[in-house]
Amino acid sequence: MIEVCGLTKRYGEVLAVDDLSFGVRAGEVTGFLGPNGAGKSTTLRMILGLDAASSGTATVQGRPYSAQPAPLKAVGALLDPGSVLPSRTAFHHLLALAAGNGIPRSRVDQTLAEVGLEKVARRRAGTFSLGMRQRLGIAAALLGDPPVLVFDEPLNGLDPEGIVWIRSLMRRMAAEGRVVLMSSHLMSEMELTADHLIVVGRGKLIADTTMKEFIEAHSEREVLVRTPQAETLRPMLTGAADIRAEDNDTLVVTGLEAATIGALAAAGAVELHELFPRQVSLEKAFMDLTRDAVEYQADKETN
Ligand SMILES: Nc1ncnc2c1ncn2[C@@H]1O[C@H](COP(=O)(O)OP(=O)(O)OP(=O)(O)O)[C@@H](O)[C@H]1O
Repeated sequence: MIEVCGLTKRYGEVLAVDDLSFGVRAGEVTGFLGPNGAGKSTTLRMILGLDAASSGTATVQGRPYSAQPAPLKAVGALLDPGSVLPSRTAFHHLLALAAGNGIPRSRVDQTLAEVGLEKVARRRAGTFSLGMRQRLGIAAALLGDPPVLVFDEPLNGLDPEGIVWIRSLMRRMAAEGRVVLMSSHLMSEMELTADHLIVVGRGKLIADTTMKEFIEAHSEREVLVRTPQAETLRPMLTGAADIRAEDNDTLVVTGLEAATIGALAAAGAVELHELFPRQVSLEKAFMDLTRDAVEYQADKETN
């Protein structure tokens, strides 16, 4: 498991990570979310021993990354897919990593096949597309068959087929009992992949919850009502939590079931053309939850 305790990182005036504490369990995909500048990458870099914490601790399987006897066998990480020597072939990039970490050569071919790069294994990484470099970075993370995987924005640069592939890879890695932590700032992508969520804003913990609880707590149902008599219907909808007009003939109603709206309209002889219940997207819920953090960043950057 990954344990972060009171983790803090200060860059001069900027408090990038502010007394952050959370745990990441094995056997599930944990999404690490937050708006731009929330401190996600800084936190991951501290977990991976690439940045020193100003205070607090981050441990992987009970010890700091720097104390891992064989780091690539303990933690597989994807941080910056650009960090491959462009003149090296994919095969030689992985071979060098394997040789330096006591990993058998056979794992190189296995991981190349696993990420779908076996056909381009002898091509220089400098000729790779962003999506191919991303796959090579993931191959490097899987090379040591580690029980813990940490991915920073793994979906960046991937085409729709690549995105589906990475989702199923993450799910499979978690099902095998590994710790899987992945960051993103896109709730819509996370919704399809993660079981658990850690949400940060301005370096602080905003939420640490299961995806199921997050959906239940933050997604609202609303009903879209299309009628040529919108203004007649509006005062009849007693009990609605909110009614807003989307255009002249459309109302969006929260707090009333579609059937209730239909019954109220029928009782008032109001003609309905459409009655459509819909779920407010988690993307919107996430944006509402982190709005203060985003505004703080925007204000700060314009100062
Ligand atoms: N090396 C650095 N020197 C100074 N400030 C830094 C440094 N690295 C990060 N920061 C600042 O720390 C804060 C957190 O940045 P970080 O990159 O961790 O956020 P993030 O959540 O990963 O954002 P994004 O989604 O944009 O990648 C930001 O205000 C950033 O400008």
